[in-house]
Amino acid sequence: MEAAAQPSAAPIRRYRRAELDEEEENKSRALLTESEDADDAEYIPVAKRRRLEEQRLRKLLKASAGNLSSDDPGSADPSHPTLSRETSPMPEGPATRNKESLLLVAARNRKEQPEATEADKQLEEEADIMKHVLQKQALKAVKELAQDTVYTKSMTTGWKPPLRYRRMTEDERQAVRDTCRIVIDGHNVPPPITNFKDMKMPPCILRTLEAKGIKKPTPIQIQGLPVALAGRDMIGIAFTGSGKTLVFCLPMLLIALQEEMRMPLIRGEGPVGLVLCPSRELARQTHEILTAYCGALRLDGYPELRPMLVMGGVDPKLQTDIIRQGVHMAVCTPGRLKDLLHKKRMNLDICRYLCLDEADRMVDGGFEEEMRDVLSFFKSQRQTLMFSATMPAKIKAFAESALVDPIEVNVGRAGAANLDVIQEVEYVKEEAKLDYLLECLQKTAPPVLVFAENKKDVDAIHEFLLVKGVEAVAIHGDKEQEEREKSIDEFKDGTKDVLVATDIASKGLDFADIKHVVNYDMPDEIENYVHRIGRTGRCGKTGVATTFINTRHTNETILLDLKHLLKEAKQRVPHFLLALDDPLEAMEEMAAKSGVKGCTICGGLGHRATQCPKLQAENRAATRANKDYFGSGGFGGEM
Ligand SMILES: Nc1ncnc2c1ncn2[C@@H]1O[C@H](COP(=O)(O)OP(=O)(O)OP(=O)(O)O)[C@@H](O)[C@H]1O
Repeated sequence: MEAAAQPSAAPIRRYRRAELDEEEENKSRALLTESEDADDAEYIPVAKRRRLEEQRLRKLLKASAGNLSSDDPGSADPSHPTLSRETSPMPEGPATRNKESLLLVAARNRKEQPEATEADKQLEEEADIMKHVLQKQALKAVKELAQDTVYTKSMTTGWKPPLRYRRMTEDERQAVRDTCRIVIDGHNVPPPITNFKDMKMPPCILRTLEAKGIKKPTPIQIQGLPVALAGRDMIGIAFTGSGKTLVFCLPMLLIALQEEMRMPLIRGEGPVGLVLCPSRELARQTHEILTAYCGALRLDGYPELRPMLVMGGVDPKLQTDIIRQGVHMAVCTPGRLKDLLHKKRMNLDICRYLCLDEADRMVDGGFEEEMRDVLSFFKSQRQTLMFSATMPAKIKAFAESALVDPIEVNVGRAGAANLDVIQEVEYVKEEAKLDYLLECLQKTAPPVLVFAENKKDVDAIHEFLLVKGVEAVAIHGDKEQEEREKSIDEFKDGTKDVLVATDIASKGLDFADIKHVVNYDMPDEIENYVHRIGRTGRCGKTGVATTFINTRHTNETILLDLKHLLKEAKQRVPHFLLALDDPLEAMEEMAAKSGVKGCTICGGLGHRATQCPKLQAENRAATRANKDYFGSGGFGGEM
């Protein structure tokens, strides 16, 4: 090959050599003329020199524009030796390029680069937003931060899956996960276990589960329980009502039991396990569940385990009295816990298990600083679990900074609606809402939950229903704790048929067998809608959710989110949502380019992060409160 190429290459090289020699000669002649003329050169004034230079550049630019505008090199100004490839047999080399002005180079580069599309520009903007949102401090204890302690190994509990599960091949494990639609992310993930008995639960726990109608684990429990029992840090994401509470409560009970059997707690000691909740109602509910299982263990001859409820609205003295006896588990809202820790009425010296329930609400709701403060009281490594029905990127990044080699267990898209809920969306005029609500209450048997955005509306609806003879109660953040508890108890035990509430009741509260959720208005964020309707259709039962929409009063972005959520859940989409101007094509292009569908901040499917209503609301609140630009707005006193 090389031999054949040689003869043809030689003449070209010879030709170029001749060309170069001629050019060198010309150059040196020009140089000579310049130096010869230099002594008696005529003086040219600066202004004239500038004009001449300008003319020369113009000529150059014109020629290059002609050259650049055509792919055909012959179309360029043939009179210009450097720009016409036809007239110059010289290849384009450094010598030629040196003669080009920077302007020319820039113009050529611009031309060569593909034009950035609108989608590219928006993706760039999104990346910028995410960079700011994710610029959060790591969720670590102060001591860990101060000593730069980095835990790299997970905690060990001594729990092992039965041998036949350990012997399962990775393909067999994956087949179980695929059947249950479980998606995992992490190293050395324990095998999924499809019954409670094989999870080595004490018989009395199994009996209590059965008595509550809990016979087989749900998908999040099938994978989540082995992960938590093995001591691994975990991010649990599953739709509302899928049984997340047991995934963190049962392992905590077993850890507390193990600790008590090894060395009983003495006065003032504990807790061993801690659960943080974003609302008092949720904390109370989790505490009740723990109390029931502790009672079952005690009846079966196991040592007494003491769970404690730490939240605002409860006499702190009562709480300190319980702490004095020694506490095994504490279920807390962040504010009150922080208070007790600072007053040294409680400590986390032996705490080794931490669960952040409804973690998104906690970080979003403005409790990030409280959480960080609470973490500074941990004295040693802990097992950390985070649970949520929605998990936007911000929370995921936050979790990754706090967890050691975590395993993410995902059942369904984070932020997707529960498929057991029949979603009905109706256009209702503002003035017709109360009457229509009355009509809606006939749709199903009680109990019915009615949600409204603000406290004034909750009071008005409650009053209206009482006048109409409906057995209704109401809760919102301005009501006394005692009144809130009484209302929830009456609704739970069936004395009252309807509970009217702000979003306070939408997050994590488990009311048995709610038949119907009515959204008197559309919440400002799609995540809240998902949480609200998730109060029905729990654990395999079917429920109905009716949402009143008034397009004039609802932000279009949230309507688009709703439209896409309904489509995803294969629900009927009303014509007024179908008629919305939907930038679908641009969205699809961006989803294809970034690999992310919808908004990375709130999980809405109808918009991108650049139009996120949640982020916009947070930023407005932050501006008002003069807070960190990307901080959050707080719970508005709902705690
Ligand atoms: N394996 C199971 N089988 C049947 N029912 C179950 C099972 N696990 C939990 N439940 C019941 O399902 C209901 C919902 O469970 P839970 O409150 O834990 O859901 P969740 O996922 O935490 O929901 P949310 O996100 O709304 O807080 C509870 O009444 C619980 O007792």
